[in-house]
Amino acid sequence: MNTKSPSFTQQLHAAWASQGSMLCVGFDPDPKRIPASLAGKPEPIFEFCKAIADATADLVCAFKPQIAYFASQGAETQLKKLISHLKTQYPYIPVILDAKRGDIGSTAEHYAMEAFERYGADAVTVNPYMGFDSIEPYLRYSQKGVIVLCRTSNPGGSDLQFLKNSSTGEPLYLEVAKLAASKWNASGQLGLVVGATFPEEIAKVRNLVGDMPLLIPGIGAQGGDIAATVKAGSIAQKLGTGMIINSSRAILYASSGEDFAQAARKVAQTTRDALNAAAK
Ligand SMILES: O=C(O)c1cc(=O)[nH]c(=O)n1[C@@H]1O[C@H](COP(=O)(O)O)[C@@H](O)[C@H]1O
Repeated sequence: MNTKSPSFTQQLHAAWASQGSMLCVGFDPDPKRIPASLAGKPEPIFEFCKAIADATADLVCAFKPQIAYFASQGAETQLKKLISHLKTQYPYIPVILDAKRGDIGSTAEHYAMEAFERYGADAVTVNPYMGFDSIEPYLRYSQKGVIVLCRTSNPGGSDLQFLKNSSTGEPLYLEVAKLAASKWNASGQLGLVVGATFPEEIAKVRNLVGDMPLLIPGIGAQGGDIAATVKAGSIAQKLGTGMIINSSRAILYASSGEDFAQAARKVAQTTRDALNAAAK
């Protein structure tokens, strides 16, 4: 645990300011969609993600590799190499490992070790379903960020997240937001995931959590409305901060040709500009 490095929250604030962007590029490298021009390379997943990272690094406030896309291919070494490349070349851009883990404390210790020590991520996504003792092991890494699922972007998220607490009448996702903003966040390391597909709920979460960082996936391939998302998640007096707005597939697969990285850059730039325009 390195206590001298800036915390995830400090890194994020610096990146929002210096990069002038709330865009996060997500790495979900589907082997079926990796451009043919990379076939035959010894590490095609790494090469694909690296090319897109290098083409978009000046446009983002964060990068978010999704661990399943690497693990399903036995490509953990390529994930490690990618994160190491990102941290070496772009140390000012925080890397969020999207793992959505959740387990009892003794196991969570190992998931935390995996995210922060094996891969060197700056933050990790976690599932809060098993409660605080499943999150606490991550918080022992005092400089790292822990981003808790709250109101996810998928339609099935409503199955459980909309269940009402019988004593408060509040839906579960708002109970998660309240816990995350109060009891669980003594160390200031937490953020929340809220989907761009549900701007009304983003606004409710923002009202409860003050200026806590929100990771917002769901623009791009999932069709979330950029203007509505930015309006709902903005912090009064601090426009252009507070949100890490992720797009993965719309950027990664902008072209399947040899120009894939330039095409990804174009979409990332348009998306960054649309986010900034909506924040004015
Ligand atoms: O935690 C996430 O990043 C996440 C939460 C959520 O509610 N919805 C969601 O789509 N994601 C992730 O965001 C990425 C999908 O981004 P798109 O390809 O832009 O739709 C995938 O890595 C998902 O796992």
